Amino acid sequence: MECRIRRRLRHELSNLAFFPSVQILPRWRSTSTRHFRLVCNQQDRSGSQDDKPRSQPQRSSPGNLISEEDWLVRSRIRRSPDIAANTKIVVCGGGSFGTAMANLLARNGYPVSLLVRKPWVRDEINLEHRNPKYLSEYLLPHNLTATVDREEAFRDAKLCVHAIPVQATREFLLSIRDTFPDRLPILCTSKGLEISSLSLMCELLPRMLGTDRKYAYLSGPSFAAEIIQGLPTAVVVASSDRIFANSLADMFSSASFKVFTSTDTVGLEVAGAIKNVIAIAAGMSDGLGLGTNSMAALVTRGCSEMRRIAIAQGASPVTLAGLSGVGDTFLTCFGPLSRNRTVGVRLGKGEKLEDILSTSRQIAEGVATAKALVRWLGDEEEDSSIAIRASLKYPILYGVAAILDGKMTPREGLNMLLAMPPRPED
Ligand SMILES: NC(=O)C1=CN([C@@H]2O[C@H](COP(=O)(O)OP(=O)(O)OC[C@H]3O[C@@H](n4cnc5c(N)ncnc54)[C@H](O)[C@@H]3O)[C@@H](O)[C@H]2O)C=CC1
Ligand SMILES: O=C(CO)COP(=O)(O)O
Repeated sequence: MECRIRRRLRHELSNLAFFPSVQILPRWRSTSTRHFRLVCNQQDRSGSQDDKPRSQPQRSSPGNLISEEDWLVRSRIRRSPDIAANTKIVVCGGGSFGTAMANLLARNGYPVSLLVRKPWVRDEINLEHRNPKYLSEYLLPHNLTATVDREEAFRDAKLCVHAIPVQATREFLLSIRDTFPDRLPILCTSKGLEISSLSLMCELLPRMLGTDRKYAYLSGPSFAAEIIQGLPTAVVVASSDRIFANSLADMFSSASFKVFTSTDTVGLEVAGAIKNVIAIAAGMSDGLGLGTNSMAALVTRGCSEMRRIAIAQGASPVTLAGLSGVGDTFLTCFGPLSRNRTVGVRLGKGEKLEDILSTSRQIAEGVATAKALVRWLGDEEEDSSIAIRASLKYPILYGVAAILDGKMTPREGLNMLLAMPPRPED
């Protein structure tokens, strides 16, 4: 046995010449001959020290647990470097998530055009290879370029990644509708309900851009700031077209980014919208200093409200129990990087919503989605009896909306939950 391990170690050491900063760590227990795992820094993949954050203290980045080469052999991803290099992708939205997705795809070998609004942002990305407004401490690869010119962005593109906040999507699509190429497939990463039409993105996009193209939706626990560091992340891509979802999984997958597929677009989208509202509630609980019992109860009951709404819309329970359901809810409720959770914490500490929003540079989709959700489920102005029944069925979601509307304080919202009569757990 020991001989086999030594032989294996010698073999792995001989590989080191090809992977300059690869270390070999003993593996805890494993099957067959895999007694060691390769630990490869993010820098190894691009072969450059340039990826290190320049302007800030370097963040710790464990990088990939498996080398790109080893991963490609094991993962059965078929991605030809030549084909990738000729497959242009346009990413709409140069915020945190658009930047993280553009970086991921460019590192996977695809030429990426990032469509941004400000010429100075474009120039900084093209000259300095960093986005000055979002995730600015990370250098971006050279095959990622930015443009403000829509025609240039879409020219020869084979896929459009949509990373514009939900409430800005309609305005954006109206402005580009004439230049948007026929049949260009779209992968949407935005999560929420549009207030004006009470639509999910899987309803809004086909309505605005037509049904004669492929659509897919990406969701799951995935903070942009962790993706760009190469920290292991798993998401779901849902599309009614399985082959499209599979090809997107091949395109986006990397040694640190794992993509599962699904056909349940509604489940993925409803959960992605509602988890942001639950995260605001979870943040409020922390802001009020209510402790972990309260937090666990709130998140669990929030998931129950999410499950009941999603299943009524035709979602699969598998989706709700998966990465884009409870997975993303846990991340957003417990993860300190969440913008929605942060809004909740600040509300719980007594700040006013207007002050919170005016001092945040990034979008917290749950704020608008909470308002849209109560109108979607039953609006008091339209039918008060439906609204009362819905608010009893979904007290957390209605409570968050009422707090955001200034109709009650976080403390009063908590008292309202505690005063609800006993009922069977559902
Ligand atoms: N940041 C994250 O970790 C994640 C974000 N998402 C989702 O991705 C979507 C985008 O979020 P972020 O990139 O984080 O937001 P962000 O606040 O970081 O950036 C928003 C971007 O959208 C652009 N934008 C806003 N209005 C626009 C308009 N009318 N036309 C063109 N561009 C416009 C802004 O210039 C900015 O570049 C959201 O729906 C969010 O829920 C999903 C997963 C993770
Ligand atoms: O959706 C997200 C991660 O999956 C990001 O959540 P926040 O918008 O709350 O930061």
